[in-house]
Amino acid sequence: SSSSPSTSSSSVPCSYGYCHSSYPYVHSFKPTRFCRKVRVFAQFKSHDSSKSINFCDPDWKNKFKDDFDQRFRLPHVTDIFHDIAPMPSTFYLQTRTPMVREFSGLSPCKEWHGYINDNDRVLLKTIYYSSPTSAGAECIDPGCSWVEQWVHRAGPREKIYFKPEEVKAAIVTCGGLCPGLNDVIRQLVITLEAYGVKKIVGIPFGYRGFSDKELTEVLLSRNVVQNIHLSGGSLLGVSRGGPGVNEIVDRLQERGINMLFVLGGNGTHAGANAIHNECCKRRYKVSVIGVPKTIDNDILLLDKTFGFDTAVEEAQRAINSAYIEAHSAYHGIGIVKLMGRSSGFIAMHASLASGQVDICLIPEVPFNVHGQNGVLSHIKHLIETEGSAVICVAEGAGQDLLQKTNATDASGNAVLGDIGGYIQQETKKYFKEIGDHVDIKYIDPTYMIRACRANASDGILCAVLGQNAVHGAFAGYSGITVGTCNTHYAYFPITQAISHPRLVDPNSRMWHRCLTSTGQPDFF
Ligand SMILES: Nc1ncnc2c1ncn2[C@@H]1O[C@H](COP(=O)(O)OP(=O)(O)O)[C@@H](O)[C@H]1O
Ligand SMILES: O=P(O)(O)OC[C@H]1O[C@](O)(COP(=O)(O)O)[C@@H](O)[C@@H]1O
Ligand SMILES: [Mg+2]
Repeated sequence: SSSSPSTSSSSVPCSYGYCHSSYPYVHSFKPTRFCRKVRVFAQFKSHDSSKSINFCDPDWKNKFKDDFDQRFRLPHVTDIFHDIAPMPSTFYLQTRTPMVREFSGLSPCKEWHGYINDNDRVLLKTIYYSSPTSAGAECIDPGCSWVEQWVHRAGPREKIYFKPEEVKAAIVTCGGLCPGLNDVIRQLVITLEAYGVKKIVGIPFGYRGFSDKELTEVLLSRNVVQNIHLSGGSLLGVSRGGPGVNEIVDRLQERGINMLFVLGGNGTHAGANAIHNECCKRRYKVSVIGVPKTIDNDILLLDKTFGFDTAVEEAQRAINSAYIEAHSAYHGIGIVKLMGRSSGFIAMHASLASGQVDICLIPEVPFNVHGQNGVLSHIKHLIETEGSAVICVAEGAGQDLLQKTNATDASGNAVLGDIGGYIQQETKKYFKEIGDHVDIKYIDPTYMIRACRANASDGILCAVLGQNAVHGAFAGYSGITVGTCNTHYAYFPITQAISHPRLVDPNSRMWHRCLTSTGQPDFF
């Protein structure tokens, strides 16, 4: 765009080369005299990871944008069924908007429906980084040029591709628990009914509910779901593992399910996308819509996933208990382990929110426990200077320090070693060896955090996501997921949201803020 700050750096790319640091999201640059092809950075990778952009091509931005638009195009039922004629939406807002609104050139009420135009877009990246060395800079090219990246705005459309009376909608919740699951189920049901859908069922215990003959569908209606958001967990139950894609699609066909709402994380979405692809292959008209669920907050592109806010709030309480225990004991040390398999978002945000953490350890930032610059010598320093220490560690942190088991859960996720327990044991040994008294309390609140009901902010997020999931299905999209992007609501192709788990960027302002708050040094 001519009004964007793009032009200032458009001539820079050819004067820079680049080098990758060992961390996949951090890209440092060093000047070279050579113009060269640069690999597309992790966040912008297309399906072909070897694809590269020639930044010396004067047209590279347009080519990048075309590629981006292609990757973020939403799969639609008309991709397979070319002849489906859309019909006017049965979701109607006008009667709920009694205020007469003065639009220039429009006669009020007659022409306003509150629908989203298919061409509405949301801007994915809103910061203009003037330099690749700016904290947290996410650059496409070595000069960190501004390139607009637009994603599709979520919401109700004027035309729909399913007749409500022909819809049988199913809802399934997979993976681990997460605050807000019931809130999303509730809004899905309420919105489906608002379109006029009569057949709504829940699949019990995740994907397993498609294969286990003893598990029968749960009939859902507004009456059934009215108060379910008042408690945590999932009305439908959750599970890991389960049947293969073919078996799931067989069941969809047998049961006549033509809208499937899948609540889950990276694994669940991989499954949802495989179901979508298999339905396309069989020419079975289904809309498969994901709603990202994970307290770990490890889904790409989204501001945050539902349940994360609640998890941080609850985690703070555990940190506060650890702080009180540590401060009330002579040479007290409090250790809190929080969830986060590969991403340290909960630990980072809870540490920052509590203001009571001296050391925050996350999977993305390697650390030593022993040695001069290790965690233990900093704990010793804290005991000597402050009289106590509080450590917050994400479950996936420091796995290189623990013995590998190679064990996996039913979904294929690696079973992690207990880093909190390890730090507790090593701290005990260390202070025994140097002859100092310490009083260590280890708190693992993980399942208490996950089982909570959603707080108000997550409740609102769940409501919007649930409603938008239904709007997306009626709009005819399939193989998509919903989320917030710069506080606006958007649809994404599942493939783009799950290409890899989202990680804390150690070069981000948020991690730097956390370090400023804890005052911890580097541990290596
Ligand atoms: N790559 C995959 N393809 C298809 N299904 C998957 C894949 N990974 C996981 N699943 C299925 O998705 C469900 C949830 O996965 P899991 O990793 O446990 O939780 P989450 O979705 O929260 O990451 C499980 O039933 C699992 O079998
Ligand atoms: O004990 P479970 O059910 O396997 O859950 C543990 C996992 O749940 C999580 O909190 C979230 O994982 P999912 O997003 O896959 O549900 C992980 O951080 C953690 O490793
Ligand atoms: Mg997972």
